[in-house]
Amino acid sequence: MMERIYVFDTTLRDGEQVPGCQLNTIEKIQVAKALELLGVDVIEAGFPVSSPGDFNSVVEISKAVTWPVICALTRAVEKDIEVAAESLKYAKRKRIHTGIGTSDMHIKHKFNSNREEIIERAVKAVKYARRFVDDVEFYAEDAGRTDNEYLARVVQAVVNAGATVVNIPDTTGYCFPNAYGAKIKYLVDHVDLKNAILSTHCHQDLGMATANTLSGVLNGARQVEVTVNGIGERAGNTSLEEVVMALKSHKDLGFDTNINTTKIYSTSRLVSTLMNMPVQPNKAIVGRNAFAHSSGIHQDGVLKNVETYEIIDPKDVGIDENSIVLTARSGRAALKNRLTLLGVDLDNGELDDVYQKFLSLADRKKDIKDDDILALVGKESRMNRIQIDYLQVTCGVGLRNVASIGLNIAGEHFEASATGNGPVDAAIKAVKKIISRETVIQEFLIQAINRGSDDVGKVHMQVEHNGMLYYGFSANTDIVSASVEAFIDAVNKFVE
Ligand SMILES: CC(=O)SCCNC(=O)CCNC(=O)[C@H](O)C(C)(C)COP(=O)(O)OP(=O)(O)OC[C@H]1O[C@@H](n2cnc3c(N)ncnc32)[C@H](O)[C@@H]1OP(=O)(O)O
Ligand SMILES: CC(C)C(=O)C(=O)O
Ligand SMILES: [Mg+2]
Repeated sequence: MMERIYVFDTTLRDGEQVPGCQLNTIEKIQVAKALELLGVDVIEAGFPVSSPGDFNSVVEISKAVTWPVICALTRAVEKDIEVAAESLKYAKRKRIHTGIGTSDMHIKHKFNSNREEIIERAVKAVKYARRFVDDVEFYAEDAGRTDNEYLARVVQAVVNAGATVVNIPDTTGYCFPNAYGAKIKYLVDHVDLKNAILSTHCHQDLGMATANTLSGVLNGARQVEVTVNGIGERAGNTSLEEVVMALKSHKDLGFDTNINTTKIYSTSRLVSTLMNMPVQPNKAIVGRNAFAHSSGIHQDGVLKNVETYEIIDPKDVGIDENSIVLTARSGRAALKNRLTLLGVDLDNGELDDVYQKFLSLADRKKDIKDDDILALVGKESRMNRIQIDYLQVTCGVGLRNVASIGLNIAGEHFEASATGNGPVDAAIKAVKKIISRETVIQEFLIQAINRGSDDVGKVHMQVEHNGMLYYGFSANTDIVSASVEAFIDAVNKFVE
């Protein structure tokens, strides 16, 4: 019998505290609906007293979402609690999350107070919140640095006052997994929790948020507070996808969540795009390289049996398939596999020959494309049918954005012009006029590599055509050109 772990998502509250990640109400509703489809149990929708915009978002999310509990954060302050209760008016299931700092550091320096007064304020806040809702979660901020004996007194007091969930945040990401687990165990052993459950809320300052969260679960916590892609204050929060997939991959531990894991990747993309926070390529579960194999020994193993180097089936998290990336570290097995996929069969002698040519190319060129491989075996490239002859854009303040483009498609020259709401929009519209295919750009990410104005812009794009997604990439000091090149790179993957 599996034991249920409740997933409390705070992407829209702790995640949204990150500079540059602020969302408007419509975008927050989009994320909340995606979280509902993902199957989270609780959505922390905001901190309503903080601004009219955040208040309004909690109201609208409460209306838009049906089954997850909607939670609003407050300080241990009556006004905050009243405003939170008002913002949750339309929620079908609602929770107020109130609390106060409990470490000596917070008690002394933030509140100029003492331990007994803090317990009184905590109890008062929980009782006040219970006047408005039946489900009240209490957070002991900086519990990670709070001494266990005092923390147990706080937890007992708030449970007696009516808290249904008690959150034990490692606010500063300070704890080691054994210490955090021991803290949870101490509370389980020394507090009469009645029907209340303990919750983890870990931060990533030392890179241990997921480990600490799992240690909390192993020691008795039954709710985990997480964010999509691990976004959050400073180095971030525990990432939802890591904890959920860790529990799923270790079924022997006997824990289950309600998460539909096949929605993980699409939710990650949505949050990354709306919040303008690129996911690092090597991010566990959702990073671009999470299921990419680039060295020969791994590629050979994966081609023989995928489980040699994969502990998760990419389909389980909503990614179609793994990828074998050809690099100067690849071996013959990977090259032969790619050639077979491209319709080229070679005997071992021929393969050896091509492999030597491949290595000398790969030592010079980092990004080996399929048409490079085809060129090595003397086959005419089916790829890159479309090439840019020229691109000219006019843009600026007070000017119309106009682009003219000349394309070479299989040797023939085509031209078109278009206007748009910016130079990229105008240029891509001009390309679309020529290729006349139904395409929708589903993902468009421009990344700077360093911070100078002379930087190279990397563009990653996913283009939908006939229900399939095609990936395009380019890098250029001119981001309009890079965008058009990435679009054409994707289109070249489906044009005949
Ligand atoms: C660990 C976390 O993630 S906690 C959540 C963090 N999120 C946010 O802070 C976002 C929302 N915050 C805000 O919009 C504002 O800070 C507000 C509306 C809450 C408060 O604004 P202001 O009244 O201008 O206060 P300000 O931000 O300057 O200082 C915070 C005050 O809250 C007090 N406070 C902090 N936490 C708590 C708490 N849990 N319970 C009671 N009081 C608290 C501080 O002691 C300070 O009080 P003081 O002014 O008497 O010293
Ligand atoms: C407000 C609390 C739950 C928090 O985010 C923290 O302590 O990190
Ligand atoms: Mg936090």
